[in-house]
Amino acid sequence: MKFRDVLGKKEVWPPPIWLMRQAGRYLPEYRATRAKAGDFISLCLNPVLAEEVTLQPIHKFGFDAAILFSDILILPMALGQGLRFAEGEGPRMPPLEDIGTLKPEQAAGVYAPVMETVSRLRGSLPQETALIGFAGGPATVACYMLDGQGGGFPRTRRLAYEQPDFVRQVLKVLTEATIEYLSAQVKAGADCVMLFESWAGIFPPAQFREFVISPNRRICEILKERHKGLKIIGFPRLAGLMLGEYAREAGVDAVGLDSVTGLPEARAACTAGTVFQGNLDPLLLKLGGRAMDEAVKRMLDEVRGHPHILNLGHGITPDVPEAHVARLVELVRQSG
Ligand SMILES: Cc1c2[nH]c(c1CCC(=O)O)Cc1[nH]c(c(CCC(=O)O)c1C)Cc1[nH]c(c(CCC(=O)O)c1C)Cc1[nH]c(c(C)c1CCC(=O)O)C2
Repeated sequence: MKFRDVLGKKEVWPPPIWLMRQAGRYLPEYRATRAKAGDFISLCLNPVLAEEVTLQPIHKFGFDAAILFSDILILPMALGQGLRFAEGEGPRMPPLEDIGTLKPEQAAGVYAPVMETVSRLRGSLPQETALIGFAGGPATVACYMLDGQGGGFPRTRRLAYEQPDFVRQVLKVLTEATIEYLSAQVKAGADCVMLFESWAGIFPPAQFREFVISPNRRICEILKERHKGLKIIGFPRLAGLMLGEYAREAGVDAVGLDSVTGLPEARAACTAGTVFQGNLDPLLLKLGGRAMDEAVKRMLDEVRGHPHILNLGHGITPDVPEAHVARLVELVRQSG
């Protein structure tokens, strides 16, 4: 499988491509299935409909990888923290006050439907299409749990300085729960897994080391012990100058890059041979036209000769025209 080869540091041309949030609101068929499900969380916990939306972008665009349709906040919900998605506002949870309210022993029962989605998908996907399982990185999930919503995470930032032991306890519970959650996905049929540390970039270096790199490393170590040959992609978004240390120390096989990190600069910061994933600016996919064509060609020139997985630097936005996605895939596949 092309995708696995790249994760094993082999250069493959044209490079495999998939897009973060490839199943989503820019697709009319996604909106139709979501309406059938009722709401977003019900969609995540409905194996038949979650399988359906995972496959939609594969059938339409022929991506090299499918990503399980779920959300990083399903895990804290399974641990017992209330979760709702306010229409047009994003996720909301009651900010976590007491670690004793979390119920790790109940989580597997709540996320069981997600595992059913994974096993259905491995049965229905073409052999050559990789199935990516995923979880939020513990630091990123803790941000939502502690603040209860996105938007800068001011409470998390304050607690990290004033009550670091509380933050450490939350991260410990999350790290162990994430290991079990991802391990269950691999057993159910995921070919590789990705850790979304989307808010890694809010932590200064000492906290980045302790709250991002260490938990990521523990997750990678235990998962790789349990599942020989498992490949793991880490996405430490906006890591800045901590990127090299993350790539060396976190134990991941490939590093997802955001759009403000240049590929030549990333290469200079990391050990030779580091596999990257990314990092077209999602705005270019919305704009299309010459701006997108030129940027994609530049990116292809930059990745030629290196093991690389083509992707965006962050998720597709709902306002992206489908024709631009088709054009992107065409540019990559024609780059022989
Ligand atoms: C921070 C984060 C979340 N979820 C996720 C992250 C990390 C990546 C990132 O930074 O984007 C990850 C995620 N969310 C979703 C997936 C599914 C797989 C895929 O990429 O196609 C994945 C991998 C579906 C989703 N997750 C969400 C949607 C939109 C929900 C809808 O249909 O209304 C989808 C398709 C909702 C969501 N979920 C989350 C937020 C902040 C929001 C609201 C923002 C928005 O509405 O776009 C939390």
